[in-house]
Amino acid sequence: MTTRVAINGAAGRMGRELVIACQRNEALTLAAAFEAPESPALGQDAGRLALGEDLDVVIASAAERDASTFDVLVDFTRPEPCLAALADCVAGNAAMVIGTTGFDDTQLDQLNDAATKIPVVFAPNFSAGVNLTLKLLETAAKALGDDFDIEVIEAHHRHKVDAPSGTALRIGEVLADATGRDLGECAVYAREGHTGERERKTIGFQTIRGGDIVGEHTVLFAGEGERVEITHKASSRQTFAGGAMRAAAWVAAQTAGRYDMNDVLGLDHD
Ligand SMILES: NC(=O)C1=CN([C@@H]2O[C@H](COP(=O)(O)OP(=O)(O)OC[C@H]3O[C@@H](n4cnc5c(N)ncnc54)[C@H](OP(=O)(O)O)[C@@H]3O)[C@@H](O)[C@H]2O)C=CC1
Ligand SMILES: O=C(O)C1=N[C@H](C(=O)O)C[C@H](O)C1
Repeated sequence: MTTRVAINGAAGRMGRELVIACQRNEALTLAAAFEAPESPALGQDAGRLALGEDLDVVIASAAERDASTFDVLVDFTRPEPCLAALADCVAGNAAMVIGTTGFDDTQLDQLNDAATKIPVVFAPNFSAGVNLTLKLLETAAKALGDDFDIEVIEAHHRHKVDAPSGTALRIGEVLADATGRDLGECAVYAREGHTGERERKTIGFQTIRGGDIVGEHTVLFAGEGERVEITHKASSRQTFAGGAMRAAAWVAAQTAGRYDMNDVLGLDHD
């Protein structure tokens, strides 16, 4: 039996890629697709929009969602509609895969609370490459230590609404943990004017927005006389969508809890 998947935000940039990735995954069946109550995509076939062929799944309003019609809801939208979907999933006992970024602390508390009731995979980046890169960064940060200044540089398309990216923030957390720092205290998100010399042990973030850049992250470890750069570049949103569908197939068999891509990929958490 296949896992019944619903996609929230099915007409969005990621939503359409998720429809394609769901079709490609033999363990999954697309059971439902949702969009904002005012979306012009309501009533359209999700397959026609994403693939140019009907899948007999009509995009419905998120306000009319019935969580008994699916096993897992995949959400790449915005924090507010994602939390509304989470409440529906808790009420209907469905699992969730969340790729949405840009949550504030209060919203993250709500997400964590819901994850005590249903299984939730929450990751700012579903590509296998980024999750491997996080491991490489941890090793590099531990090996290079405090003699190297750390800067995180991320670049995304002109439509992205949150900054720094969720991935850059996760990278920052990994680097801070690896070097025994608190990201809340050592992060520097902007520099302008007479900034003074760079404070040691800070982690800087630089954001680039432009054109159709899918998603690029570089960590620069700058020392005296040498520097190390570790970069991941996504060139297709299918890399995120395929990973999210792998997570959907995995999470359907889990008990309540908050999981990430390390759990899905079977990578260690240390
Ligand atoms: N974790 C990962 O691997 C990745 C995460 N992301 C994240 O995914 C999110 C979406 O990105 P992207 O696809 O580029 O953004 P888009 O704006 O293209 O897509 C978001 C979709 O959600 C829809 N939406 C808005 N409100 C609701 C609602 N109430 N119910 C259902 N759907 C709604 C939007 O509709 P409308 O346009 O009509 O408002 C839109 O179609 C972002 O947070 C981004 O950072 C992106 C790529 C990879
Ligand atoms: O908005 C995007 O496009 C992306 N968002 C994610 C993030 O904020 O990290 C992941 C990916 O880089 C694309």
